[in-house]
Amino acid sequence: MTAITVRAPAKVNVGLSVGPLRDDGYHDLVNVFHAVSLFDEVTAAPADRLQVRVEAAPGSPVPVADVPVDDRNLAVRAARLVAARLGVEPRVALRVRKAIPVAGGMAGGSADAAAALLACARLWDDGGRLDLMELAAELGSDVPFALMGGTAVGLGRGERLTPLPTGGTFHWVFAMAHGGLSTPAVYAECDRLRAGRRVPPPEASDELAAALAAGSAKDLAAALHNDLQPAALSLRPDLRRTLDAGRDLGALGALVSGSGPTCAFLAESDRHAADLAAALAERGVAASTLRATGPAPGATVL
Ligand SMILES: C[C@](O)(CO)[C@H](O)COP(=O)(O)OP(=O)(O)OC[C@H]1O[C@@H](n2ccc(N)nc2=O)[C@H](O)[C@@H]1O
Ligand SMILES: Nc1ncnc2c1ncn2[C@@H]1O[C@H](COP(=O)(O)OP(=O)(O)OP(=O)(O)O)[C@@H](O)[C@H]1O
Repeated sequence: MTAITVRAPAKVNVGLSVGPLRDDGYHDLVNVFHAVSLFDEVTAAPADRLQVRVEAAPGSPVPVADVPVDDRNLAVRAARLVAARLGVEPRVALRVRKAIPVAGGMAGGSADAAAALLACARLWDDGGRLDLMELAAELGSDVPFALMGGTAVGLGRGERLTPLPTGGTFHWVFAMAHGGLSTPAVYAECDRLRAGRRVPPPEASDELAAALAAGSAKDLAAALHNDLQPAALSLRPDLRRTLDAGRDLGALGALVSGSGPTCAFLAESDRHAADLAAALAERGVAASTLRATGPAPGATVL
């Protein structure tokens, strides 16, 4: 048995419609996920016992000191789940190399979970017995999409996925913030801001689907929507300055990525994205900037 390395992508939610709070503490969503070319890598190697090491990918500005290296780590939880389902001991050393911002709203932990699921299933030769999508949904609402990649709409908690056609490549700039935001805290703030109002069921956007299918960055920019953005801005008012700076500097569209605090900007071309990233860095409105294209593939064995 040799080591297996799997990479899995970050996501930006190009449309996130949040319905009322459910009895189980989750919200029904119409969640349009778009995978982008920022990848975490998980290597699984045979070992005496379960171990995990987390490091920044070479050259990546992502701080990793806050990532837990115990059973709270989503890659560890994924490895334990695969072992339990196969009835084997989780004798594996995991190395997680992060290029996706931590607690940034880009599903970095979910990417690691998806990568670890696939790596461990291969390492322990599950022979295709396991339904990795089902295991993914147990680990978190964003994990199935990290396995699938591309562009997809997620219903329910966001785990019931249908791929969406995209007609081209989109160019993105991401402004990383100092510190992170807790996803449950952002959903709770969303509920607080909407208290006393009737919250309609989450809605799909035909404009968004058409823009993606056409590969039109301009139309996609006009259709970008995130119901969690007011909550993220309420918890982190400084993000408004970041979004305004991006628009001011010529981004086609700007929004908070998922639960934030990373802000996402849509550019016209690779060149435009490079200029925008440099200009955002110069304005000092981001801890650092990252560039990526989408759609990107889901979890892949290297
Ligand atoms: C904000 C998004 O990243 C958008 O894709 C996701 O909805 C969050 O997905 P995730 O981080 O995988 O979230 P989970 O680990 O499943 O849930 C964490 C917490 O987020 C809240 N949560 C999550 C998903 C959902 N549809 N409704 C929720 O209210 C719940 O408080 C839940 O306890
Ligand atoms: N492998 C992991 N990488 C990063 N964080 C992890 C990991 N495992 C567990 N965590 C914990 O999960 C929290 C959220 O991390 P993550 O980077 O997935 O956030 P996120 O990108 O905002 O998530 P999402 O967009 O799915 O809501 C972190 O603060 C950390 O404590």
